[in-house]
Amino acid sequence: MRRSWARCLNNHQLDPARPGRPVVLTRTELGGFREPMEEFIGIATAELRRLHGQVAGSDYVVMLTDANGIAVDYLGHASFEQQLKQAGLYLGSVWSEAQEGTNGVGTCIATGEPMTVHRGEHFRSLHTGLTCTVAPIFDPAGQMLGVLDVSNMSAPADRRSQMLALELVKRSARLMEDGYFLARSRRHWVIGLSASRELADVVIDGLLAVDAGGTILGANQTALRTGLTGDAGPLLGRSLYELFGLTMDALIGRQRTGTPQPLRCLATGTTWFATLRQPTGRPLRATPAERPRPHAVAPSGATTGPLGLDELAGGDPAMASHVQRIRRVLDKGIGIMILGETGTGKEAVAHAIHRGSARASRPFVGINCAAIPESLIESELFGYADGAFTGARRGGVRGKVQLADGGTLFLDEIGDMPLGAQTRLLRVLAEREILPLGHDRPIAVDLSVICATHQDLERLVAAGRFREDLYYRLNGLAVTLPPLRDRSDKADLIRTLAVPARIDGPALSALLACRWPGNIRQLQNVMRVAAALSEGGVIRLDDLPAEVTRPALSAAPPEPLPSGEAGVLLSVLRRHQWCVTRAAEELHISRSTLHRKINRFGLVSPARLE
Ligand SMILES: Nc1ncnc2c1ncn2[C@@H]1O[C@H](COP(=O)(O)OP(=O)(O)OP(=O)(O)O)[C@@H](O)[C@H]1O
Repeated sequence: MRRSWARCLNNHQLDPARPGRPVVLTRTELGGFREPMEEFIGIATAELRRLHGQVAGSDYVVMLTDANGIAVDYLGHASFEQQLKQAGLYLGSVWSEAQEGTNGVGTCIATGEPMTVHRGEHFRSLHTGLTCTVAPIFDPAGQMLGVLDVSNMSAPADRRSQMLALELVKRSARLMEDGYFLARSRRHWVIGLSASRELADVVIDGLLAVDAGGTILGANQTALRTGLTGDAGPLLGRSLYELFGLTMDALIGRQRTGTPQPLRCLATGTTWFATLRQPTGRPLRATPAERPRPHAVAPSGATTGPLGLDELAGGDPAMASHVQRIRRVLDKGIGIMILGETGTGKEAVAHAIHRGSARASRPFVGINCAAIPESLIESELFGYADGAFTGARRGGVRGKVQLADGGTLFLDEIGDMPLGAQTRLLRVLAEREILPLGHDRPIAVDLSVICATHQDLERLVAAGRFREDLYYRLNGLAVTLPPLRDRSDKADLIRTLAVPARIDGPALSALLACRWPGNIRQLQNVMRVAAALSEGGVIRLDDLPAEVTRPALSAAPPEPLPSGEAGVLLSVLRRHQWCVTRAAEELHISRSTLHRKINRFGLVSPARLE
């Protein structure tokens, strides 16, 4: 606590007696912070309710914040909502240490430790009535996701009253963390490690996410703390073999016996008992054919974790070369500009760059310049001080630039940034400091900036709508993401986005022939619906929407084609100049089946018409 107070005085230059309530973000502002947390919030909600049920009788509120200290979920008493709001115990309140001084959430973010901050231990005199008990929550890569907090405005004076609350919060935080770990690791093997053979199926101490080759891709906090590597460096990226002298195939083979397998940790000599869950969530894979392909692009959507740079590159050489160049400039203070059509994965790449950088544990703050009214962009970006203008919110607002301090600022649709904001942004980038409206002293910021646009920025520069000097500052390395139709790994992407369903030959051909104006986003939506409609886990032509099966959007044949399966067959036959062998290969059906279908649909080759 003493260190936190020193940080507040020396680093954040806060005044303990400063009046003014904690900042509470507007619903729109909060939306921007909740969005990247949606999947986690969905998983954590049930536990949040349970925890609230356990402590509600004692007038506690329960808050879940993101790693910036912003309350993204909250359960309190409707009866004294106004009081709670005033105390800052509310959805959208900002509890970072830099903003509110020593407090449960902010200090937990700064230290990474569970704790209770009791009454007078708070830095600001305003908060000395509060008692906050908190525990951090980490993602599978070990980065802080957020903080779970239970707070009380009238806890007993004795600090020991919080001991039980601390245990409850730690336990709930761990359950949320593990739930999220399992959801995020659906496409990997998950090894559960238990210290007890008898309890291995019910009491899991550590979780490891592992790929088919046995590389450790994720670990929960318990696994990280068990010191599986001795003290020989980080766990992630090691192989199972290095840790336990056992390959993944050997572990899978042994696990077939159905009993937890003893694994002896080579570094520590400790024995763990392992249970195994196969990708897609089933306990153990049935056949070798179901093994995940090593370089498959992960299915996106709610059931999977964020994709890394390599996963986004998939098997496409253009993407692979972009990723290689991005890695070379990473952490060198070079601005990265991501170009490409809508839905090609610009934002996904920006997230992956941040996660792959040295700033990964710091905030990633995105702003979509096209989605915010021009008049609001400057305050969104740069913030303002208390009373900076009529209608300004009490306590002022910290802009996104300041919120991204230490981390990455992602400026999406940068081409839509108004000229005034461009000038101020240029100053931030050049001087590394920001002067929010109404402030008299600049505030130092340290940011990495990634921007993206689907527009031709050079044309905007030529037309005087984009500042040339800003363009050059942002454009250290430019990468143009290929549209889906040009990606050479399209079939892989389609198959992976269909998981857990599979795709039959004609459906795959139709999907390959589509021009995909909405790129990966459109494909993702189509596959989600198709997988839901499919019967027996196989996507067929009937499960695809007309825009895919209707050949008008397919690889543009000159004359209209019939709809449905006949149209797809015809377009494939045309593509192969009516070579039945090659067309049958592409459709993954036998030549005789294709001949039968040609007859059934009455398809006639142009050669026969002549
Ligand atoms: N290689 C990939 N594999 C699987 N899913 C991907 C891949 N690249 C992007 N996606 C997914 O496709 C969707 C669209 O990606 P994203 O939002 O990053 O595109 P964008 O180029 O930023 O789009 P816009 O220009 O419309 O903002 C997201 O759900 C993203 O997770």
